[in-house]
Amino acid sequence: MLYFEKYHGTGNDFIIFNGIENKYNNKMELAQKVCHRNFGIGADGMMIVEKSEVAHVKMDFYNSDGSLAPMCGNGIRCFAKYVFDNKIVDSTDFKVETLAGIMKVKLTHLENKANSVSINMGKPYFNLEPQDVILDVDIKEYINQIFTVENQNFNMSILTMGTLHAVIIVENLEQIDIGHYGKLIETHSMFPKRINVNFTEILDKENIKVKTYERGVGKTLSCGTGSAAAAIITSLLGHTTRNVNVQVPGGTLTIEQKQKGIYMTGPAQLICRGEYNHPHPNQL
Ligand SMILES: N[C@@H](CCC[C@H](N)C(=O)O)C(=O)O
Repeated sequence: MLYFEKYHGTGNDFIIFNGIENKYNNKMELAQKVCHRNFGIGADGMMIVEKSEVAHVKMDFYNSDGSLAPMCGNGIRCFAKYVFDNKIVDSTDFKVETLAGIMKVKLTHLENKANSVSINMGKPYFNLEPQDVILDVDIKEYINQIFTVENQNFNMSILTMGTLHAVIIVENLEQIDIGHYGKLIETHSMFPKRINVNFTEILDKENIKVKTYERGVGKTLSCGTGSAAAAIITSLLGHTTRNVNVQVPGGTLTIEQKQKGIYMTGPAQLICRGEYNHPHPNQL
């Protein structure tokens, strides 16, 4: 039996294990199993709290298909809440080591149960890396370019905001088949390691709407790093101000672009605690 807690942040849901107290082997397979919506607990991702030499704790993050991801915006808020609630750290302000670097988290509104968490997610990175993006033209950045798939033209920008994102600005999100085009773009040969795809509609200068097709998961109710990526691109292109509210299917996130980095604020809620009865414990 494996003790777990399940959290969500604007509908992006995660299973969290304490790797400081217990040892987990075959984590990719464990993620696939526990995240399965029918045969497992069901979640978009799995996180394991590990000891860190450089921060208060380390976040190990896996998508539901078992792939390792460098960073998860909604995940790290849930992770921070778990770490605080389980008294792994005794401060509301602490540092988390991730594969994308050290993130500073701050828990607020604990008294009125809004459970809001803010994170400084660092700076976006626009340079195209050959291992991430294969192009037949020699350009350093890919901002607001026409990307064509199945005769459909999209205005696409690519950036790393903790993890790799495509931001596609559309007139009307309701007219886009997110599942169909999301999958085609996620797995397109231009992206050897696949990509997260964020379809973005501009509502006004301070508000955007985003629907994400996540790498290693599929359509989700929210993507934190994707919301930040969308906010950065819409402001870079002059459509929005530096601080925006991002409406996602599972709620609203606030993104602020400050001197010290990109700040994301949003909820982190405990759903349940329990024991996962792994059918083949020896295979873990
Ligand atoms: N849900 C996340 C992003 C999780 C990782 C992503 N699917 C990837 O593979 O890069 C978020 O809230 O940022």
